[in-house]
Parts: sequence; C-alpha cells; structure tokens
Amino acid sequence: MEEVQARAPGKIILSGEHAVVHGSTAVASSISLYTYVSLRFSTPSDNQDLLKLQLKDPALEFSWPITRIQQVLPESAAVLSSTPASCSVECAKSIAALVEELDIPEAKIGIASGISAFLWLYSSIQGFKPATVVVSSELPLGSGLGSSAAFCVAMAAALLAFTDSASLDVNQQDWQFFGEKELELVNRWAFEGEKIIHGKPSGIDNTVSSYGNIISFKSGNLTHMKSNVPLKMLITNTKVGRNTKALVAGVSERMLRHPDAMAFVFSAVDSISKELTSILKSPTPDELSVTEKEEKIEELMEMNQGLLQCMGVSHATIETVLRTTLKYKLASKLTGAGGGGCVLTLLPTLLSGTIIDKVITELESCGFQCIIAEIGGTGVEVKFGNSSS
Ligand SMILES: Nc1ncnc2c1ncn2[C@@H]1O[C@H](COP(=O)(O)OP(=O)(O)O)[C@@H](O)[C@H]1O
Ligand SMILES: C[C@@](O)(CCOP(=O)(O)O)CC(=O)O
Ligand SMILES: [Mg+2]
Repeated sequence: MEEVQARAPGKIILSGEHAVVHGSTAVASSISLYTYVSLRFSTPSDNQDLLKLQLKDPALEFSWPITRIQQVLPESAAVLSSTPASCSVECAKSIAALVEELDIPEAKIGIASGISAFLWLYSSIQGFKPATVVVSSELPLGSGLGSSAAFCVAMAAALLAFTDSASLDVNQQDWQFFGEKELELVNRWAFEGEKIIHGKPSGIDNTVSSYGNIISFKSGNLTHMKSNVPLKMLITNTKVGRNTKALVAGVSERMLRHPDAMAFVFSAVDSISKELTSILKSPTPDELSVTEKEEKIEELMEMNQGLLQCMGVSHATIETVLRTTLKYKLASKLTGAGGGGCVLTLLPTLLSGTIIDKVITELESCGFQCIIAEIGGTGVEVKFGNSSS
C-alpha cells in the first residue's frame, strides 16, 4: 500500500525574529516537538474519488471530490513537482473560495490558511490523485514555535516522498532522511506553503524545520552551526493566541512610517545575532568559560527583547513572564512573532533544579504553560508503510 509518514520539528528563534524578514541575521534551533503528516493514496477498492484531510489538533475533517479540485485549480497538475512555484493571486482566490465553502467554526478560523497551503502543495505536487492526509502535532498552534513551518515541511516531505526524484528506500520501514538535493526541494516547497500562511516569511522557520540543528540565517542563506555552549531553554507559552501574518505586516507598516529609526533597530538585531553566532561557535574552553558565555547570551537576549518591544510585538503577558523570571535573575525574550505566544528563558548550566521548579511553579500559577524541549535535534524525516506500524 502506498503510505508514508513524515515528521518535521518546530523551532525556537534565539535571536532575530521579524528583523530577519527585513534582511537581518537570525539564529534559530529545531526543538524536539514534531508535526506528523501521513499520506495514503486511495486504492480502487476504496471506491472513492475524494481528497480527505484530517486535522487532529483542531479535530476537523474535510473532503473534496477530486473533480471539484480539478475544476477550481485546473492548471495545478501542470506544475512540475521539481520546480516549486508560488501560488498566483488568481489561484489564491480560487483556493480561498474552496476553503470558504468549508464552514470552518469561527473559533478555529486560523486553520483556513493551513488548509489553503495544503491545497496548493497537494495539487501542485501530486495533481489530482485521491488520497487521505492526516495531520497531528505536538506543537501548540500559533504560539511562535513554528507550527506553520513544521506543517508545511512535513506536508511537502510526505508529498514528495513518492516522486521519482526522492531517491528514498520505500522498502525500508525506519525513519529516513532525504538526500541533499531532495531536502532542498522539500524546503523550497515548504517555503511556498509558508508564504500562503505568513504572507511574507523570511524562510528561517521552514529552513530550520527541514535541516534541524542550530542555524544562522540571513536573506535566504543558512549556515549550519555546532553550538559549543550546552543551551537549555525554558519555553513559556502565554497561551495568548496571535497570528504571525498580522504581526509581520504590523512591523512592515511601522517600518514604512519610520524607515530610518527602524533601519537602526534591524541593524542592531543583526549585530546581536552575529555576536550570538560567534559565542555559540567559539570552542569551549577558550578564554571564556561556559558561565561567562551564558552571561553574554543573557545580555544579548535582553537587548533583543528590548528591540522587539521597539518593533511593537511584545505583549502584557510577555512582560509578565519577563518580570517573573527576572526575580530569579533569569533573562528572557519572546520567540517567534510575539504578540503573545511563547517566551524563552535561558537556564544556565549551574542553575539549581530547585530554582527551576520555583520559576515554573510561579509561571504556571499565572496561567502559563511551561515546556522543556530538547534543542537542536534532527530535521524532517519520512517513514514508509502503515503509520500504525
Ligand atoms: N497541525 C496543523 N494543522 C493544521 N494547520 C496548522 C497546523 N499547524 C499549523 N497550522 C497552520 O499554521 C497556522 C499557525 O501559524 P503561525 O501563525 O505562523 O504560528 P506558528 O507558526 O508560530 O505556530 C495555523 O493557524 C494553521 O493555519
Ligand atoms: C516573525 C518571524 O521572524 C518568525 C515567525 O515565527 P512563528 O510563525 O511565530 O513561529 C517571521 C519570519 O521570519 O518569517
Ligand atoms: Mg509560523
């Protein structure tokens, strides 16, 4: 049976969110929380000419007759899966009309952009084949941990896994990686999906989700990094929902209103990310001990947070997390688009477990959710065969 599962990690941005959209350097790391996409093509015995999408997290299920998709996106099948293409304005309108027919409950309307990205990726890469696609995620959606990118990367990986160029071993039942060229293709398609969800993404989220580990990223170019500082971050989810597209657009509008001032803000962020990169890369032990490096990283995080405030993307709940962690002399910054969502707090190597427990208890008493995840694991992987095996 033609069935494949793909998983792609979420991410944290250590420095440079938003400014990276405007050409500054940013540093990001994958985290050990994944989005899973399973794809099963229908067989003649299924007797169904439907494309089905099951979204486990918002617990929603959709299906479209293949003929309906063909009607709305007639030119999609002509797109070559080996040449990632952007969804045209015309096409975006057709997809929006298809998604509007779904009657998504108002409380879950954010999911509409994810469904649009799915329809674009599916029809562009696989054309009009009936199939069932199931998506589940360990990531909180819309919280700054890159769920949109993990969704697009896992989706692109599952859709590309069966194409001739994928050069994967379909008989192997373990998780496997794409080759270099194919991984680049997955990343480029995922970027096209992120464009539909974010409007104007920098590409850092899909890139770190595809490749994993810690990366330094500037204007579409990534540098892989091996950190010599054992980074441990507490992730606090304020649980205030927000939408990356609107926040990114808000920063661009501020830039149009104050181009000179904002250019300095972005340039300061660039310097912070470059300094962070060099601290993480510098061998340990060198002239700086791990503690000295951690103190520098904490200061850079504080400075970056101040600049994110200048961009207008902080939030009252983020300020509460900052104040709470500062009581324990811990530095924090928002991660991702801000406006709510998640905050990072550096947990220095020598910090006692008792203090960590106290901070977590205090943050959770404010109604926040604390997450500890491994930093810098592998990127996207695929596995053939039955997803339940
Ligand atoms: N598992 C998922 N299932 C369906 N849609 C998803 C999933 N993960 C992400 N999305 C889409 O991505 C959107 C969230 O993206 P975004 O606002 O960029 O926040 P973030 O990427 O920080 O989680 C969701 O509203 C939805 O449209
Ligand atoms: C704000 C930004 O820098 C990161 C957005 O991350 P997230 O969608 O909030 O996880 C946007 C981007 O780089 O595309
Ligand atoms: Mg996102």
